[in-house]
Amino acid sequence: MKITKDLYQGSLALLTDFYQVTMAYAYWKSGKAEEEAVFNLFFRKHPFQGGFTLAAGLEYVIDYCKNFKFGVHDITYLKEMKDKEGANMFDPAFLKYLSEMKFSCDIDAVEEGTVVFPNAPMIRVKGPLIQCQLLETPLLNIFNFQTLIATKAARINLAAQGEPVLEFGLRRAQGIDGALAASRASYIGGCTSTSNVMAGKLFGIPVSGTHAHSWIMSFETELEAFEAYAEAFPDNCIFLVDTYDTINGIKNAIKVGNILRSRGKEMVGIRIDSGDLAYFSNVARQMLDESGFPEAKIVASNDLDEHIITSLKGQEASINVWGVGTKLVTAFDQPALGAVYKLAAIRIENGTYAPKIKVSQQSLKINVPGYHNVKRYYSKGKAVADMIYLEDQEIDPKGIVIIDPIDSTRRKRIMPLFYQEEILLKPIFRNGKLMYKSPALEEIRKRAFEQLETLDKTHKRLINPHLYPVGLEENLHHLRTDLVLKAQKFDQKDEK
Ligand SMILES: Nc1ncnc2c1ncn2[C@@H]1O[C@H](COP(=O)(O)OP(=O)(O)OP(=O)(O)O)[C@@H](O)[C@H]1O
Ligand SMILES: O=P(O)(O)OC[C@H]1O[C@H](OP(=O)(O)OP(=O)(O)O)[C@H](O)[C@@H]1O
Ligand SMILES: O=C(O)c1cccnc1
Ligand SMILES: [Mg+2]
Repeated sequence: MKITKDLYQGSLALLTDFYQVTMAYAYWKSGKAEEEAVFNLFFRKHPFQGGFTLAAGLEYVIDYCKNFKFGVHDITYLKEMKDKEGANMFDPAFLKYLSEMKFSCDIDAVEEGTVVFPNAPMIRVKGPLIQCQLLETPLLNIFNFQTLIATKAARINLAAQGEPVLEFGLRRAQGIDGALAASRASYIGGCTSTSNVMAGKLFGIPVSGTHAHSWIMSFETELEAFEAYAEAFPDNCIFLVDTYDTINGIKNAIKVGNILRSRGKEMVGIRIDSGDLAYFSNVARQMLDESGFPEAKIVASNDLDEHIITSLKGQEASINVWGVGTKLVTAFDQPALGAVYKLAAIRIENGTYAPKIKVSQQSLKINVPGYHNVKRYYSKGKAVADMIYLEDQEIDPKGIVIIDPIDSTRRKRIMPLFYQEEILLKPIFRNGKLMYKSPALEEIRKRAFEQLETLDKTHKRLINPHLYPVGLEENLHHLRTDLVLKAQKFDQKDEK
């Protein structure tokens, strides 16, 4: 996969916040650049007030890291940067160091299409401090958006209860790249197709569509427009019936459906894009059935989202296919996921990792320190809990306690012996070398579907979902608590 080569002059190394570059320079200057660090990427709260999040974006991350190199144009740009006094911002020796820098990190990550929960890392980056730091912004940019949209798509598809959801978002998406990434993430989240032809070409997503009101309006009558469309696409006719009068539109669709049938063809269905979608879909269903078109599909569109779809289902609307654009690809009710990327450990002389903590007044914002991983326990195919644990920690198969990272009184006892387990962070890069073969998009979509199946329906409720247990393994909990207390004592001494 290539991300637009021409616009970015073959390099995305500067797709980062300026402070990452200034920190990189300062790390280099203070001799810390090559110290080994561990960073984790995670989020603190599910989007859309939901009970699950669906990870997406790893393939972009892999592409970004594989091509991570400061190109000639990048170095020239940095070389010309001046400080307030007009002096060069960066030492030429640093720029030479940057131009020779090769991506050499270890990356472990959850696979795309994995259901994920707050506070557990989705990506772990271990490597030279300077590289880990430079990766913060692009990794967040990629993962935050694609994970957000995959999650929104999953919610919309859950609401559609297995009926096809066509993604129609391109015209309202956040720019060109946003649109492409959104189409990909929507497909992972369960959408059946995209209207974005370029996403079809680049990612192999099925493309599909109907026609617009302009097609109808370009003819003298709606009937002529339907007839002409049927001439052009006798096997793929979905007639948009609401340009002038929806009931009359349905009658015209039936007329052309009969013409098609006399030629041995079948109309696929109709689309309704305005008005009361429950009422008109039910009227349309009855008219189509009574006219001998019980198989004709009814597509609905118009500012749909998971809540309107749920409401329409509750009203027993006769809708078979859902066209969803704006509210899906813009993640309308929550435009950002808010995942963060935090330093968790620094390797020290004896080869072990010194855990790092960021203390905060809000316990929600205190990170999980150390070099850790995540294990998911399954019972009879259902996910029961996620445990965050230190990599070198032995786990007693007979019984462990996991402790909620925000509220330590919330605990869960687990007997690993009785469960199947999956380590969620999979090796992606080792010393900069790619170890992982990205699955085909189709496989990722399948994984997303299967992962959602492992989740109890109470966690998938659109509002007020039941909380899925994610906890720290006991020793990690104690390590974290000790670090927080130590850091606070240190603060108190300072104040005196
Ligand atoms: N039966 C229904 N129950 C709940 N929501 C509905 C129902 N029918 C339509 N909606 C939703 O209500 C909103 C109606 O949008 P709007 O007020 O723009 O009306 P409209 O019929 O689309 O008007 P226009 O003719 O300008 O397109 C849309 O989000 C649509 O999905
Ligand atoms: O509503 P969305 O979920 O974004 O789905 C895509 C919308 O785009 C098209 O019309 P457009 O919105 O361009 O014009 P219209 O609202 O006048 O139909 C289509 O008819 C849908 O209504
Ligand atoms: O194919 C369609 O019906 C379509 C495509 C994009 C936006 N709205 C509708
Ligand atoms: Mg619209």
